[in-house]
Amino acid sequence: MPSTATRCNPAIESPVDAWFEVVGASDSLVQPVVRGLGERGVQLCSRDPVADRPRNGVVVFAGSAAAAADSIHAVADGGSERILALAANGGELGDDSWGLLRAGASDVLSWCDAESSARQVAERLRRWQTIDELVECAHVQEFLVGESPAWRAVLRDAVEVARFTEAAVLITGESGTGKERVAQLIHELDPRPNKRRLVVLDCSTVVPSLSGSEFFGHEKGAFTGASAAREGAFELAHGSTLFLDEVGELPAPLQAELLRVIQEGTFKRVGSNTWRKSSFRLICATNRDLADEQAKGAFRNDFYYRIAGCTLHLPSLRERREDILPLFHHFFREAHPEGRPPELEDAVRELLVSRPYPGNVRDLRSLALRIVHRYLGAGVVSVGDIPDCERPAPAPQRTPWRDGDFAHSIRRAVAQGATPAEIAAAAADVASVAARG
Ligand SMILES: Nc1ncnc2c1ncn2[C@@H]1O[C@H](COP(=O)(O)OP(=O)(O)OP(=O)(O)O)[C@@H](O)[C@H]1O
Repeated sequence: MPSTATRCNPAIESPVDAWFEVVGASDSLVQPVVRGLGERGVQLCSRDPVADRPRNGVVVFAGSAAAAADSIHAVADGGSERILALAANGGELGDDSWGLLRAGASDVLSWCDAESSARQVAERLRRWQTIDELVECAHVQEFLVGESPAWRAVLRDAVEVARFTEAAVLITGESGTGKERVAQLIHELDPRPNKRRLVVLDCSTVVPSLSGSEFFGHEKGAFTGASAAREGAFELAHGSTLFLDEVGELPAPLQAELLRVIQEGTFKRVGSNTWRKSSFRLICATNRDLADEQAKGAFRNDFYYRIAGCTLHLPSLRERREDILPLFHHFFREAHPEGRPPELEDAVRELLVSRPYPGNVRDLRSLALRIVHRYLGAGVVSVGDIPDCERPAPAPQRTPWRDGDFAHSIRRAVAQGATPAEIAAAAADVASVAARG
């Protein structure tokens, strides 16, 4: 996979735009911070007019944090993506920080002095801007499609952890939600120089008797069949990223064997007494509920804390139905790169959006490809392009009404000794069936 460095490289010192609001703090206090931000390339505007404001902003407050929380709440409801709350001199943070976060602040900072407050705010805003630029860049948009707030939030977290940390990442989510794809993106955006390829190991396929060799490699002659020395996954991932897929399938004794290499980066090949060192970023993925597995004793706590430096939970497709049509168009384009994506008939759109997707994005992709195969390449995509097994079941057939049914029903009621009132009721029943056709 090509490196994103050439296609997705936000200008490091591009100006940062943010809106700015002051709640109860004096001008004389705030002005030096505003000047300090300007010197660091931060362009501030007031948060009006609402439609034009940048998506990131700062609320500086003194006095009550509750007043700041009200203001933050209003702005967050107006669609601002991230808001930094800065408690100026005289502002109370303490336990009120939780209130600010609950109101919609993404982060809270306490005032130090004008100089260091300006530096901290500028750094935070610059980081957010870099994350936004990466999330918006054409490569990321094309690689991980989705516009829903739930998806954008997880994508921003993935970009942040990739670009600004070396943390081990645990990605959870149902099957087919895009865990491996997110792992690839984290690897691509990792700024380490001269990275090698992402090394992928599917833990569900590791045979316990060969696990030592798979993870740590072996020396020639270490066991029957070891005709040559071989590098294991941790060694191959030196200077790069190791992706352990289906990590929830690793038996507890194997988890224990990996504790040292994950913590210290040191290991021995099978058949060798020499310690080797590997420097790698670890990304693990699972569709299991590891908290549940820990409670049952199937997953080791010490292993969990080593692999979960940062956790990303990918939402299922049913939690982000807004993404179904953009994903469908994306898969259609992948299959038909030369043509314009066609219009969808309303009934097709409704089917796509309302259908359950137990296999999540993988399921949607496979449906899109089956539709592409039926589509003749011109006009709208119609219900005729939907594969048979996806079409709604036909309604049960009604028995057609025949002349003579009415007389037959009345004769039968008379023969059974029905009263005149019962005969009238039977006649009314038969008439209503006939009217429905
Ligand atoms: N946001 C996305 N944009 C484009 N393609 C996606 C997206 N998410 C998933 N896909 C595609 O869906 C399929 C499944 O994705 P992936 O293998 O990453 O899922 P997974 O969560 O790792 O699945 P599993 O748990 O079964 O291993 C792949 O073909 C992938 O390319």
